[in-house]
Parts: sequence; C-alpha cells; structure tokens
Amino acid sequence: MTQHMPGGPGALKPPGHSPTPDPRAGRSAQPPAVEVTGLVKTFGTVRAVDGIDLRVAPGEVVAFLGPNGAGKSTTLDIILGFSAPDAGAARVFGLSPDQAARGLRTGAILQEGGLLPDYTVGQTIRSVAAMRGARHDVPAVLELSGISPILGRKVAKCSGGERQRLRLALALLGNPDLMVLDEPTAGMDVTARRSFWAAIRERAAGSKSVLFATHYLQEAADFADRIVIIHHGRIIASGSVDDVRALGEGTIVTATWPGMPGAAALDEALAEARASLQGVAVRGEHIEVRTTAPDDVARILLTRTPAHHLGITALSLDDVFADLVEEPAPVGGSAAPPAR
Ligand SMILES: Nc1ncnc2c1ncn2[C@@H]1O[C@H](COP(=O)(O)OP(=O)(O)OP(=O)(O)O)[C@@H](O)[C@H]1O
Repeated sequence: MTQHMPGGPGALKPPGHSPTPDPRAGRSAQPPAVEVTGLVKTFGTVRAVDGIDLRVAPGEVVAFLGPNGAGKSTTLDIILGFSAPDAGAARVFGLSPDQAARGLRTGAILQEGGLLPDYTVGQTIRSVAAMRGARHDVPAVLELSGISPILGRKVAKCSGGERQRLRLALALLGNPDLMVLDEPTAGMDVTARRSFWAAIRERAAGSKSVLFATHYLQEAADFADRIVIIHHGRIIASGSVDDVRALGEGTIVTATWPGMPGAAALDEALAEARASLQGVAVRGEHIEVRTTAPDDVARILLTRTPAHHLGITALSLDDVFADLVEEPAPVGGSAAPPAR
C-alpha cells in the first residue's frame, strides 16, 4: 500500500542569517531545507534506500518513522554528507550536503559515536564551539540544553540520557538552520524527552527546519508538522498525523463481558457482522473488536450479549503504523487471531 499526502509545513520565517530576508517572499522563494530525489543506497546485496524523494520546507518539522532497518539512518547520513548515494541526489538549502555542513547550516544528533570519553562535558562543548566558530553561542546552548550541572563530568561517566543531552547541546551550537536528529531521545526518560523537545522548539520556533528519526510514534505525533513513514527503503506514507491516521481502516469497539466464556462465544455472537470484522481480542472479561461497522457491533453486543461498558475509539497511530508496515496488527496488542 503506497499513500502520499500533501504535507502540512509549519509557519515560514526566513532563516536567521539570510542576508536580506524579504518579508513578502513565500516559501517558494527559498530553496527547500532538504530536497532529496531518487535516492538509492545499497550495501552489498542490501538495498537500504530504494528511491526516496523527500522535501523539507524551511521551518518545517518532519518525523521519519519506520521499523528497524527501514533506511532512516542511511538517508539521514546522506543528507548530512557522511555518505554518498549510489543514485539520486540530496541538496540542503540548495547546496550539497558537504557545503551545507561546512557552512554550519546543519546540526546533527547521530545515534552513536562522536563523543570523546576522556573529555568532560564542558571541554566537549567548548572544543566543538571553537571548531564551529560558535563560542558566543555557548551560554545560550547551556541554558537551553540544561546541561550546566554536569559540565565537569567526564563523558565516560555520563548516563545514556546525559549523553543525548550533550549531543543536543552540540547540535544546537551555532544555531543551524536545519537540525537532523537520528533517534535523539533514545534512552531518555519521559521528563528528559519533554525538556529535550522544549529546547528544540525554543530554538526552532518556526524558523528552523528539523528532520528527526524516531521509534516513538507519540513523539512524532506531538512534535512534527509532518510524518514520513519509510519501509524497505521506500516512503510508503507522508502527511499530517491526521492524514496518516486516516489511512487506517476500521474502528475499535471495546466492552466488558462478565463471565466471558471464550473467543468462540464472541465469534458466534458477532456472526452477523463477520464481514466487517478485522480482528478480535479477548483478555479475561475485556473484549476488543476492530471493525468497519462499529454501530452494528455495538448494537449486537449490547442487545444480544451480557457485554456492557461499551467504548468506541478511533484507531491509534500504532495500529495504522503496524498496518502500513505489514506487521500483524492485533487489536489492542493481544495475540488473538483475527476473527475472519
Ligand atoms: N554500513 C553498512 N553496511 C552494511 N549494511 C548497512 C550499513 N548501514 C546500514 N546497513 C543496512 O541497511 C539497512 C538500512 O539500515 P538503516 O540503519 O538505514 O535503518 P534504520 O531505519 O535507521 O534502522 P533502525 O531503526 O534500526 O536504526 C539495514 O538492513 C542495515 O543493516
């Protein structure tokens, strides 16, 4: 299933160091923050990226979602100039990825590496700031990243979440126009994740572009203007959270069935609505039915079975994501087989 939908980019403001920003200029007047066309990258027999076209507008925040091995990091590495594609091209603000990186227009958080274990956090920040010509930005970045309390700590002694915070500080240095973040909050607890995104938001504030890969669907829903789903090296869906959610077919009906005798009883009760059923799950007395005819299922449950406490909810983003990447989509996470 391949679905593409128009994106919903955030408000456009000219990048901070545009020489003569023209307030009348529309988004089309500037080159896209990212423009990737026909990108292909293979590793031996693995086609990691298989023809990706992607555009990120100035000021747009885009989440890259996909299962393990989908090709997210490979694509981001090409956009950052760390590796070259076998076919296709990537441009960043109209420049080659290398030129954009050298001109300090991009900042990045990568999944691994890049930190020297014997340096302290403070030494790391100061030396990268010096390399990027961004010493003036250090106080603001310290404040934004909330890393001041651990400036004297050796990187080797930092927890996973603290290292991610340090990577955030490094990515922010020099106030780049595009931040490319590869699973930036992996290993962070919920509070740290929230303050991480608060810092990115404060820096980005509608004028910077952010392209981030994540496995947290809620994070994508909360922070991105647009979600791009990649699978087997191809984009299979792109749009706002609502656009992506709308790709899912069906509705979830939940209820409590006192003394539930087993899935066969539910199957039998719903025989009349069988054609509409996409999955059923029974956990103790709790039942969940995924269906394209929620009203019929609700009526049957309430009038012909002991079921009560009925609820009808839309599919979650997780359900839709699971459908799109063709993994089994058990209703409500149960391993019960579909009722069809
Ligand atoms: N340097 C490499 N050498 C060989 N194969 C590679 C290399 N880099 C990536 N791959 C393969 O390319 C495919 C895509 O990998 P990639 O890291 O881009 O996926 P991903 O979507 O970022 O996955 P994850 O969510 O697990 O980080 C995988 O099959 C991976 O094993």
